[in-house]
Amino acid sequence: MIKLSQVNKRYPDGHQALHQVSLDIAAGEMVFLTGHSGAGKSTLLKMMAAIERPTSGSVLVAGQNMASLKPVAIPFLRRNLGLIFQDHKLLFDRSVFDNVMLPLSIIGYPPKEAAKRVRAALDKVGLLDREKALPITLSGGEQQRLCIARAVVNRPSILLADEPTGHLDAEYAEEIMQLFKAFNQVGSTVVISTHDEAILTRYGNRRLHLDKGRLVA
Ligand SMILES: Nc1ncnc2c1ncn2[C@@H]1O[C@H](COP(=O)(O)OP(=O)(O)OP(=O)(O)O)[C@@H](O)[C@H]1O
Repeated sequence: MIKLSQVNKRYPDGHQALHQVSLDIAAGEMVFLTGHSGAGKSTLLKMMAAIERPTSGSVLVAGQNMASLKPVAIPFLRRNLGLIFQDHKLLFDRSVFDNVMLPLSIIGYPPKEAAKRVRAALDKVGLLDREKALPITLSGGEQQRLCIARAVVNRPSILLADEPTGHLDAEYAEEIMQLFKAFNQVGSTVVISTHDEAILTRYGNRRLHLDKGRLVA
């Protein structure tokens, strides 16, 4: 489902964030991405989401090569991707409900059914009672949960999450992990970067470990 071959990423300032990374993630797999701060975890996830392009090498996601994907094709690709990144990119002038509705509105989902799905997603992340709130009035952890609801609402086949439990207390972190696991159990491919040893120990999934931009396990 996700296959990287000899991927190098050098940022415009000359910093080489990834060195010759090759990996294969099967459809329906759930894997963890680990490594020290600055190891290249976010960069790797951004390659998979076509947010950043590799300097060389190929990044195949659901059969499409991210390295040569035309900009016009990106919105279509993203329909199959649930993205949970640190810069939430929430719409701060829209309600919690509207933020989660957006991915469904874009694909023209019937409004009544969409509203049901939005509320189910908000319920799963514990934000149902905040549906009318503006994101600015939410705490950091609540904004993170909102971002997760928005990412899962259209049931994407691939979920990419960068430190999704970073700002959450243990109880919510566990609930979010259960949500990802449930997603994975119905067939989604899930890639999660994390530093959280408790989660890594509890969930025995395969780990991809980066060290200074190189994949070492
Ligand atoms: N846009 C950019 N321009 C230049 N260098 C960058 C850019 N983004 C990231 N880097 C650098 O690339 C390296 C890898 O960064 P990245 O954010 O991928 O690491 P990370 O493993 O996700 O770290 P953390 O756990 O702290 O989030 C770091 O040295 C970082 O400073």
